[in-house]
Amino acid sequence: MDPKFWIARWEQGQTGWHLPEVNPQLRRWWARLGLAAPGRVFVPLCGASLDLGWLAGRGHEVVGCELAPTAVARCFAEAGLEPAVAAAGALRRWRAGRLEILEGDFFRLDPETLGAVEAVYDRAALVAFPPAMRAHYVAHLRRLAPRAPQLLVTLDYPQEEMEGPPFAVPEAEVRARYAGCTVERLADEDVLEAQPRFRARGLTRLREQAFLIRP
Ligand SMILES: C[S@@+](CC[C@H](N)C(=O)[O-])C[C@H]1O[C@@H](n2cnc3c(N)ncnc32)[C@H](O)[C@@H]1O
Repeated sequence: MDPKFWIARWEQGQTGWHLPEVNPQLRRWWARLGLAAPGRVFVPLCGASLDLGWLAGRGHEVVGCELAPTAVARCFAEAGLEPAVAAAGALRRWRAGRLEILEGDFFRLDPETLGAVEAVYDRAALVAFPPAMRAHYVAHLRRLAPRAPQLLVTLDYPQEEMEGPPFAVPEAEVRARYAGCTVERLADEDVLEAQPRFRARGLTRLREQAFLIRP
């Protein structure tokens, strides 16, 4: 997707993916990664997710990457934090306490700027991209965090019933894109009833899945 698409969504407040609570799959499965605090967690395409604060609250150092400055600013404001902002390679680093967000394009983030990370949490990042870009996304993520276990939360539905984003990412695709890793499906839930905005867009089936991926 064109970066302008996402910036406009944030500026116009069209952020239907943003949850008013911590993601239940994160709460439920995080312990399965077995990562002790302050193990550093990377959250690609983090938006203004409350999940960042939840991870930081568990003692982790958290580093997100997000294109939209509106989202980054909102994240710190909602956490009651006043970040220091500095250039970081092709991006800008906002930091306060245990929370850091690299503002800019994920594809321009390099491993040196990101630094070492011990786990990855992807909710609504892989599914934000159309198929061709998903290949680049996973390849780049695997370069940035080659040894980090990952909690991945995806959506699957009949792609012909709705245009993304979010895009449908079937389990077989997750397994193919993370070939060479151990992929364990943790959850596979029917969420159509709980998502009237997607029913209204014509979906007849919608499943949320969670995976634990170990390189
Ligand atoms: C569907 S939202 C998910 C946000 C968050 N993970 C959540 O669960 O609320 C996708 C986010 O990725 C951001 N984004 C899209 N393309 C990006 C890119 N190339 N680099 C960094 N962020 C990007 C968008 O601005 C948006 O906030």
